[in-house]
Amino acid sequence: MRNSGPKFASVEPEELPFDICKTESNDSLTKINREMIKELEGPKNSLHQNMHLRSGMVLLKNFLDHHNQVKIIQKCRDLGIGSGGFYRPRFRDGAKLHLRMMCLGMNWDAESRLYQDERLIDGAKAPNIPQEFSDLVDKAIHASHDFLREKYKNINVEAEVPKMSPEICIVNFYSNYGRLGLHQDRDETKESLHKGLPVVSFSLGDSAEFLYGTNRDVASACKVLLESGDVLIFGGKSRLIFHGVSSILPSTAPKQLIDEASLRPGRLNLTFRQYSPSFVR
Ligand SMILES: O=C(O)CCC(=O)C(=O)O
Ligand SMILES: [Fe+2]
Repeated sequence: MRNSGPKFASVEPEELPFDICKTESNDSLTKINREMIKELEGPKNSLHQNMHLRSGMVLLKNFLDHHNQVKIIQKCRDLGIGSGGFYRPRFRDGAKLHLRMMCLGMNWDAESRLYQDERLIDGAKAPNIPQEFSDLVDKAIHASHDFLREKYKNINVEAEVPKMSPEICIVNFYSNYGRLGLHQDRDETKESLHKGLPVVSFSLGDSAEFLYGTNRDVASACKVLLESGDVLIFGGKSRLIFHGVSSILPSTAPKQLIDEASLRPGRLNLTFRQYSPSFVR
């Protein structure tokens, strides 16, 4: 048996570390531009047209404010260039995913579809989920309950969207050409899936065309636009919904966000999940 090689599969060196932010420093012109953009954009549309897309699936429009979006990007940037940071995962057949990924809390491996403490490509441990991220997930679930209570008189909001304490966060960065095929998120424990503990998804940067449906058929899937600041929740009866990202819409990120957070062209997405129902934060 050959045993002299490295313990972990090799990683193409040019891919690590991957910085989701542009490295050029902001100059004073950027600050002037920021003021101009604020004037041109005018006050942000404060109408939150939240949507109940199907049972267990709620879209909270513009839930993450500008300040939170900047903080999330900066935090993901810092974690993403460190140990356990962004890399380009492969499927079992060797094909690479059209995105960069980093896991927080626990490592999810696209090849084995298992959660592990150390990731297979380099043995790195997953950085912890920042407390601020978990707090925002909590707020988003409460906001979905408020929205549903307002919309329907006698709804059992906890059955519709159960509460969840995130143990895992998969952070994806999509360039303009990024995409993700229709799939189910079903690698958490059976109990977690059975209870319908939701996946909570944050979108930042460029908008995405998001597909969802009851099977893997792209033609019959529903489409919804996910914009920067949107939070999508799918749990309860929609926990095992097929979903994916068919395209990224270039240059659609809020200018002020790009200016302040220096996010590269593309989209950052964070999906939070609870691995096991017995987990208590
Ligand atoms: O980018 C998205 O909106 C979805 C990401 C996703 O489905 C996943 O990471 O499992
Ligand atoms: Fe997913």
